[in-house]
Order: sequence, then C-alpha cells, then structure tokens
Amino acid sequence: MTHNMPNPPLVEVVAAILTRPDDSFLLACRPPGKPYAGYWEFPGGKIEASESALQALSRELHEELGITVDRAFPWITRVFRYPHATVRLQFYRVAEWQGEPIAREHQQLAWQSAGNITVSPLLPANQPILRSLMLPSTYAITNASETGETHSLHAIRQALQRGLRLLQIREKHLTDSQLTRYAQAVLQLAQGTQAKVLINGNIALAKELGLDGVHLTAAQLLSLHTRPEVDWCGASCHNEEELYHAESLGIDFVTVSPVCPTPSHPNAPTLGWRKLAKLIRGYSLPVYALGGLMPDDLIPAQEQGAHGIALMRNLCTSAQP
Ligand SMILES: Nc1nc2c([nH]c(=O)n2[C@H]2C[C@H](O)[C@@H](COP(=O)(O)OP(=O)(O)OP(=O)(O)O)O2)c(=O)[nH]1
Repeated sequence: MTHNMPNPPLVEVVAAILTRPDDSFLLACRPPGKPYAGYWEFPGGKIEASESALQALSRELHEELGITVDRAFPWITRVFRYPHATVRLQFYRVAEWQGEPIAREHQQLAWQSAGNITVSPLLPANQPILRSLMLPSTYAITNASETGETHSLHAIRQALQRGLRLLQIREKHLTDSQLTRYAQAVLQLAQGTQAKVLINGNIALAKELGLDGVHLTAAQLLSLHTRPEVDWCGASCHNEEELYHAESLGIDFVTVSPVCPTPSHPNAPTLGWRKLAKLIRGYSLPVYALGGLMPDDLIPAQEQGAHGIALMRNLCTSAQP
C-alpha cells in the first residue's frame, strides 16, 4: 500500500536586498520565538493573501526597520524546502528608501559584504543568494574580432581601471594558439584587480590557464548533464528551455539575449524589455540582459528583473563596475 504524503504548504515570502553605496547589504537576526530564531536573514516576511509582493515588502520593511520603500526591483526567486514548510522567496532589490533602518522588533542588524560575511548562522536558503550578490551589475564581453586586439586590450585595461569585475573572453575567430595568447594577455591585465575572467565555451582552456570560469554557449549548455567543474559558470540563454536547463545544472548566472537589435546577430528576433521581463519572472538565477545595450540601460534592465547588463561594443563607455 502506498501513502500519498501531502505536499507541504507553499509559503510565499518576500525579502529585501537593501544596499548601500559601498555594496554592503543589510541582514537581520531572527528574534526569539520565531522558527530559526538566531539565524540571519534578509529583512522581509510572509506575503499576506490580500497583498502583492511589493506591498508585503513595503509593509515588512516599515514594521521591521521603520523605513519607507520608494523604489524596488524584482531580483531572483528561490524555492526552498524546510522541514516545516516549502518557501518561495521573492527577493527584491530596494534601490531607494526613506529613513535609516532601525531594529523595531529588537532584532540585531548588520551591514555585510557578499565576500566577507561576519555573522552566522545564515538561514540555509540564503547561501546561493550570497553567491549571486558577489556578481557585479556589469558583465563585459570582449570584442577583438571587430576592433582588433590592440584596441580591445586597451578598452579592457580602461574598464578594469574603472572597476570592471566580470569579463568574458569571446573571440570565436581566433585559432587555438591565438586565443591562448589573447587570453593570457587579458589575464595579465586582470591580475591584481578584483575582476573575474571567464572564457566562452572552452572549459579545457579555462582550466589550463587558471581562469575564473567559463561561459557556456546555449548549445553547449543543453548538451551538458552536469555543471562544469570551474569556480564560476555562466551560460547564454534565449528561451525557457535553456533557462530551465541552466537552473537544473546549478549554473551561477545567465545572459538572456538579444534584448535589442545588435550588429553581432543582425537577423535574430529581439525580445524587447517586456518579453525579457516575462521570460525571467520568478527565475532563480541572476540574469544579465544582453544585446544592443548601453550603460544607461542598467536601470531599465533591473526594473524588468535583471541582475545587470552585459556589454560588448559599449564597454569603453561603461562607467560602473
Ligand atoms: N524574511 C526572510 N525569510 C527568509 C529568508 N530566507 C528564508 O529561508 N526565509 C524563510 C524563513 C521563514 O520560513 C520564511 C519567512 O517567514 P517569517 O516567519 O519570517 O515571516 P513573518 O516575518 O511574516 O513572521 P510571522 O508572520 O511568522 O510572525 O521565509 C530571508 O532571507 N528573509
């Protein structure tokens, strides 16, 4: 005889990433009397039946921290199974608020940095969130095939000086030995900076040169059954199937493209902002919008739920990491 175990209830939760200009974000310690008391979490709480996620976010942040949310963007959504319940956590990045956060529920508060968390323990669901928060908002992609290597390396040097923190080497026209030399030159520029250097498609070369990781093409992504063993792994996605596969492999982040018309893929139908938003709503991985974008497109991309933007041609003019 088989027993059908009832599905645990799905609890809808909203949580806030409140970030200061130095990129530190606020964590709160769960007060005594709640499940997981003493664990650190992002401020937030359950969405009530009558509320939208955004309304719940505003209410919770007012109750817990005494602040008024002015502007918040949807970010990532993660489902996590606790023994007592399954929670769907909708994370929002709160871009603007009024007031200084104070602990209105006598909970401890701490501003933390993704690479250097000094409080513990964290709620178990939050570990992947911290990894996502290590990703910068701009992802640069090299374009030496169009500009020539000298110009490309010059642009990369300038972008690194301005604080670029994530870079993909994508040079499909180079021979193996040319690509190795170019990648070594990029690596040398990035040495001593905070930048992570990934390479498009070539897992073996990423390992051989000690790069920070690999960026999978969509075809390569679909052909894989396990995540490549590299520190950081991104993937190119264009549709639901690819997004789903990236999620199931435990990829760190994806690009979704093409959002706008771009010379590198002149005949590809573009998504536009609305379709991008629809495609990534409720998605669990950070998304970089890609295709024909300018640095000024960062806020529109984040308003649609993207983590940031990926830039190829407009790398030189990118002001922000
Ligand atoms: N606020 C918040 N909750 C989280 C995070 N990570 C995580 O797994 N959770 C889980 C823990 C809880 O099971 C659920 C949030 O429920 P809660 O009990 O804090 O909700 P609440 O503030 O509305 O409190 P209450 O109605 O139970 O008094 O989501 C996080 O970063 N922030």
